[in-house]
Amino acid sequence: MNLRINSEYGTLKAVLMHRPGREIDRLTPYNKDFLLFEDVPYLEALQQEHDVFSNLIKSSTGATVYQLRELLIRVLYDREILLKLVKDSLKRSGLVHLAEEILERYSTAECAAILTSGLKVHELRRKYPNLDAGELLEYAFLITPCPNLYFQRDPMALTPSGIIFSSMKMEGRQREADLLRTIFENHPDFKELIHPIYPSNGQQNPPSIEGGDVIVLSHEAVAIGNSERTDEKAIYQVAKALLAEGTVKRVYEVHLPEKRNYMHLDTVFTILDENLVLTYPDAMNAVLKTSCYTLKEIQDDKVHIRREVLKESLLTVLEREISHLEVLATADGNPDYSMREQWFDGANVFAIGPRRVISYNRNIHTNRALRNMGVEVLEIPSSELSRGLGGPRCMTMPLSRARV
Ligand SMILES: NC(=O)NCCC[C@H](N)C(=O)O
Repeated sequence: MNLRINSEYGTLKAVLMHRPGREIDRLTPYNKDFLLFEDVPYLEALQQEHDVFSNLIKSSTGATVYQLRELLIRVLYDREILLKLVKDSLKRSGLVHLAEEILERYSTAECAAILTSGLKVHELRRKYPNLDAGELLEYAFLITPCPNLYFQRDPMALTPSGIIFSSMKMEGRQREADLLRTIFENHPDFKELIHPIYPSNGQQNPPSIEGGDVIVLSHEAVAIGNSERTDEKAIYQVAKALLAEGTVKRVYEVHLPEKRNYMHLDTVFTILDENLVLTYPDAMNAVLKTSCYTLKEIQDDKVHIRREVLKESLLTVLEREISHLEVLATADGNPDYSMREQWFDGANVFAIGPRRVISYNRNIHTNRALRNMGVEVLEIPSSELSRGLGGPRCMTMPLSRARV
């Protein structure tokens, strides 16, 4: 495994996922908007759906499925790492000084659970009766939960040249990227393999970018959504790093309308094979501005890149990069269902191999259209998983795929 990905559809060999846990039970009608959920899911059912998904990946591909929880616990045995993460997670409540108290009272596995599912004042008080939580009410969070952690696609991204550690835009998700970065920089299975390309060394508060906006179009081209979540400045820096490395020759910046259901580039299209793309047609037409970055020169170790603004639709860009492109629309473009199914991530299927995908069972018109195109569609239940507004691609972080 070299932690580089050169396609979206090479047969899957290893993937990182997160089985949702108690963090989901922290959602209420009052905090769900801050935590970016459409509704308040039923945890047990959501876990069952997620188990079907991860088991299907194993049985259909034989791929290794890494679970975030296990990787996290492994790195947290280093007390310094644990202390830093707990301190950082207390910054929002302004009670960083409680970090040592927490470490004294909870085991490493319990600390891992706190880091993912948060900690309330009254919970810590049970172990620490003299707790002074300042202004915070008993049911307030000292540490906010990470209910979006099952969307493993977003806290990082793998490219043909190396790894991007996300800098997440929304406050409700920012801690996720810290957890992932800590794991990959410290876990013995990964730390020697990573080649970070973003953020640059020591960069404080890097501009935001999220993994769902990064799509590998081919060995030579990467598309990055300029979206609600990913800033132009981050795309520029990533483009520079990718182009300097040499493998990638073109980086496209795709300007997405800032709409909830277009939140990341992978909510509007996914690649299923060397020439087959599944898209939400409305978004293809709504994207009329793309830019293409290429390498100008490297002089005295300084990388200079060129940006060409293309007045082209996303479709034209895809046609340019993918020869003999076939485009399939969600619900086959049926206006009665296309928008409905895209809302539940119809375009966000997970390719486990060329023309083999995992898709939500609720997107019946899209699944039928895929099968009519000769795509093997494996379905997973989706009543609860979809309440977080992310689909099968969003829930997976492929770490290794067969080269195509
Ligand atoms: N790549 C993706 O589109 N991920 C879905 C993320 C959903 C999550 N509730 C969010 O709003 O960030």
